[in-house]
Amino acid sequence: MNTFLAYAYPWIKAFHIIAVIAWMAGLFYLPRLFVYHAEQVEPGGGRDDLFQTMEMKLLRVIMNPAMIATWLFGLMLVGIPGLVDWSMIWPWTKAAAVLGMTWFHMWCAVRRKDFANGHNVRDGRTYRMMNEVPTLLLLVIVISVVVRPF
Ligand code: HEM
Repeated sequence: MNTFLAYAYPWIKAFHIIAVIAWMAGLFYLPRLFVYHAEQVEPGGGRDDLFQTMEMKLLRVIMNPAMIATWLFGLMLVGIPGLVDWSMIWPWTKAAAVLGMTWFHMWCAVRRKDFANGHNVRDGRTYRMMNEVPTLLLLVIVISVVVRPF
């Protein structure tokens, strides 16, 4: 099994990165939709329905499958012998930031449900600020895994 993973390494890494790009696109866009949904849309009207549909489709069709694929291909990479040196610090900073990214995904999923139930209580400013979270985590992850400064 491990030999197969090592042979398939470039393919697994390619699909890992493709899945990461799709996941990140959603993680950047969904909170932007929340900003405009919170600031520009009255609950119950036609625009509310439109935003709810866009948010639901983005989460279910793009973000959930992309997150699962990122985890699957990432864990396959972890299974390749000798690839990750756990005595270094970078795998741990990456792992912590990836857990943070997964938490942010779940936070967005719960906020989407708030909008769907007409119970959103957060304003546009909150969503604007939360929109910076994936950017900060992305910096930590990519520098950890590519530069490996520690
Ligand atoms: C979800 C859990 C994840 C796991 C278990 C995981 C694990 C890994 C592993 C083991 C590698 C291989 C490193 C190597 O080739 O030596 C890798 C590569 C990479 N990962 Fe992840 N990863 C995950 C999520 C992410 C996320 C969320 C991002 C970006 C936001 C990301 C970005 C990258 C990049 C850019 C590479 C290629 C680095 C390179 O070889 O130059 N990963 N990942």
